[in-house]
Amino acid sequence: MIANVIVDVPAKQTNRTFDYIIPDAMRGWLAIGSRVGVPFGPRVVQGFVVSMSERADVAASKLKPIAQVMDLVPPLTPELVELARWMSRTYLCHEITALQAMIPGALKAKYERYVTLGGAADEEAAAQGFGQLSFDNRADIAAFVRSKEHVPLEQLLERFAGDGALIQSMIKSGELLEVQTIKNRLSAKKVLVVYPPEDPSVLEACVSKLPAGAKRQKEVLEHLIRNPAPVRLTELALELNVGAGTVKGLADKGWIGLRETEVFRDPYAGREFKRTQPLPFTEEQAAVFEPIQAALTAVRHEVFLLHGVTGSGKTEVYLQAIRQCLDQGREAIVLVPEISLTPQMVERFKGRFGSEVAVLHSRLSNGERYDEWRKIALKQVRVVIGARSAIFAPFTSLGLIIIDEEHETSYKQEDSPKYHAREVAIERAIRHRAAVVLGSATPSLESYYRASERDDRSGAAGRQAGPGGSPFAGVNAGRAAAVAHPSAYRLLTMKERVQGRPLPPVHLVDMREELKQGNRSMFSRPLYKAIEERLEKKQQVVLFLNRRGYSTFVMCRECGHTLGCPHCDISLTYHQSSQTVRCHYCGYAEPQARTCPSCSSEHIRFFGTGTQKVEEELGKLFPGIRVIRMDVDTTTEKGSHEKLLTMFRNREADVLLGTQMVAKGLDFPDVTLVGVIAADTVLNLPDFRAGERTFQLLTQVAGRAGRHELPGEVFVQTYTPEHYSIVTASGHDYEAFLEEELRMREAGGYPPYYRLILITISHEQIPMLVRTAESLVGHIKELLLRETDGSDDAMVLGPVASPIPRIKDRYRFQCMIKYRGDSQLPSLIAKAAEAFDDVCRQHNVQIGIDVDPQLLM
Ligand SMILES: Nc1ncnc2c1ncn2[C@@H]1O[C@H](COP(=O)(O)OP(=O)(O)OP(=O)(O)O)[C@@H](O)[C@H]1O
Ligand SMILES: [Zn+2]
Ligand SMILES: [Zn+2]
Repeated sequence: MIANVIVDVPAKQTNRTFDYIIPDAMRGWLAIGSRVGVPFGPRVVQGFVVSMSERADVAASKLKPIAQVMDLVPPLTPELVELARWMSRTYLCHEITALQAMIPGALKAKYERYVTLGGAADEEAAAQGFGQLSFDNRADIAAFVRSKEHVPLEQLLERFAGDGALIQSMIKSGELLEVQTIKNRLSAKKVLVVYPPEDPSVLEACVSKLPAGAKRQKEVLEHLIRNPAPVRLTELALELNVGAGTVKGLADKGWIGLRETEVFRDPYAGREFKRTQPLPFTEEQAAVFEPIQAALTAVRHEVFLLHGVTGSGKTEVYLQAIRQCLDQGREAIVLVPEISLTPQMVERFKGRFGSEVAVLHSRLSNGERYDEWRKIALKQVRVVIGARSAIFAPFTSLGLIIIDEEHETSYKQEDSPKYHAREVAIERAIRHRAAVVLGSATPSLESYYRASERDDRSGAAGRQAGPGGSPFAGVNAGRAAAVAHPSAYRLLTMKERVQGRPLPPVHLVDMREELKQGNRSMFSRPLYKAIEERLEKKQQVVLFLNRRGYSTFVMCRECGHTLGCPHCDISLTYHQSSQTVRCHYCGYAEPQARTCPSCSSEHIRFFGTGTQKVEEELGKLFPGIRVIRMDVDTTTEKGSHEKLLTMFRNREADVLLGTQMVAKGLDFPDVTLVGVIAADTVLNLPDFRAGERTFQLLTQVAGRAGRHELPGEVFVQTYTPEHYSIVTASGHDYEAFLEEELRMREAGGYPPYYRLILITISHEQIPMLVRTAESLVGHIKELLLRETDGSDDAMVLGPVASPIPRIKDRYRFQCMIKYRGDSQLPSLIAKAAEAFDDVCRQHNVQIGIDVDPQLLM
């Protein structure tokens, strides 16, 4: 048998399988999805077995055997291997890149180089034996390596520091051999566990055999007779105050077992989760649950879009759907945006399903994440809740995938593989005949559109988009729907909050008016009064500041000079805690200057309304106010996020002030006021989704108020109170927003009417960049012309400078392709780009392709 292996060398030439012989010893347990080490040129590299075949494409004599198998249980399933192939086609990435994205970081290969004695060493030693004077450490090095059998290269270089050149020449001459192997970055944590015999009474006989002086050992045995459960050696030693040697002595006699045993690093160890029971559904919950249940029962693939206002009880629907799925003996994945994956969220799932739940998110240590993942692989859990990459949980009988806050941009990965978790979820669900529930109070336009297509077809009240002044004249709504995906979603709606609690009234405050009235503070008078009132009543306030696009840049008041990153065309951001200015794109940092580097004036200040500044102003306006600030600066430390939220819940603060982090999913009973400091910051970004993002954020953040007995109220400060995103968000009117936004999208030729591909080209020098960009785009245009006969089904825009024209010392150009109908287009574009592979390699040009981009930077 031959194993077909994808090797860990991400390059175009290696983006295919290579054949290897399966050694006899591996036959039977090597499987599709196994991670292996294989000889590749002079090295051993990691790879994944993606298929097996009877015979190879090349002559058997040329084949090499697999060198090592990395895991007892293959980390990937055949389904995931197939999914990787789909990802590589869909997102135009190397298959190995997709495979690597599916396994935890701890399993990423760590290559270790060893040195052993080579065949030439003996001759050399013999030659030296003939009294030849040796002026170097050659003999010592050989002896050292011989004594160790094999030595990590670093260790050898450390031991014989200064002999690097000599060691190199010994490798060249064959005296030493360099060998490469693969190790995991991290391994399972093992501890020594004491195993008393199955029948502990046999230990009584042992006690009598002990010499009279062995008091300690006697104590241990007697303890084990009374407590016959396996116990960690360290725990036992601590409890009885004996040395580990005492216990080991008993194991040496063969009376008790002492074995290395794997343990799981459990981030939630020792935490009690209060068990919760299913709540009786509200009418709306019952209505949306019914079709989900039906699909589960029938083991039928179907995608549901659950559009439920904030506080309508979507989570309870998820929980009961999961219960149903588990009762059928199947497994469930719940995706939640990283920042909403709060302890509160985890608690709701652990509370219902206890130890059946594994949690995966980036705040776990590498080891913890690996162990949570192993629980899934070893089938010790059946529910996983996690951020984007949890979609790759190696379950084998998936019944249900839930994506909460499905509109969130964080579901799209910005690095290769540039996948969207929602699409990957649907792809997996099709293979498992599983149900998918996409939940949101503000569904993405793409999803909502896909759900309404189904309405149109079934004759229900469908929305009709007018042709308007579209540049694609003659494209009517029906025609535009040609972007249609093969399967439409089923729309489920919940319009009411649980227990008839009202959605909070939203007051728009026109900040231009405030300025006219002489108020130059960042707090309008109505918001000021509302905060004052809450402080008096001892209720809590959430203040939201959208940081994106509102950077705290540093500017000189004398000459207008702004501090920019020396490597990127973007202004540096001021960080108070470390007194530094930093670049958010490349990580560059420098101490905050006291004088202007351009004119030496001392009037250099940071600008913009950062959270730190809001905090300061709150302190000035309301002396004694207790503020918890939650932003990237205050949540870097592990567990800090959780700590801050717990403090707020325990009423140790009056105000929770923060960025996006406070907008999502939080549920605090005493919050009766939500204030949005500036609603329009996102609106000014050069992004066609600016309106959608604004609507989503305002709706989410408003949804934090009045979720329990106390009624809530929301104040939104804005400079553009007439903008449709802000108006419709204040009226909690998703449909009205949708209608307006769809009109804009159709007019602009944007999703959901057209799909996008963003090509970014970068180089250190502008002339080379322009040349390559223009010839690449010219090539693409030609190709498209040939393929589409010049219809308006595809358009190529650009090349133009990217919104951020330089990052990490590389200049950037972009080209946008808008298309509809033809799903073959991405591969066509990939082919066009491939023609530039040689140019790219020779001149160090980079071409990045993003299918369905979420960010246009
Ligand atoms: N059937 C029910 N009976 C009583 N209370 C319920 C019921 N369903 C949900 N709740 C409660 O209503 C509150 C809001 O529910 P939940 O958090 O699930 O809403 P949601 O739609 O997920 O909200 P959001 O999108 O704002 O996060 C919670 O405190 C929840 O415990
Ligand atoms: Zn930078
Ligand atoms: Zn200056």
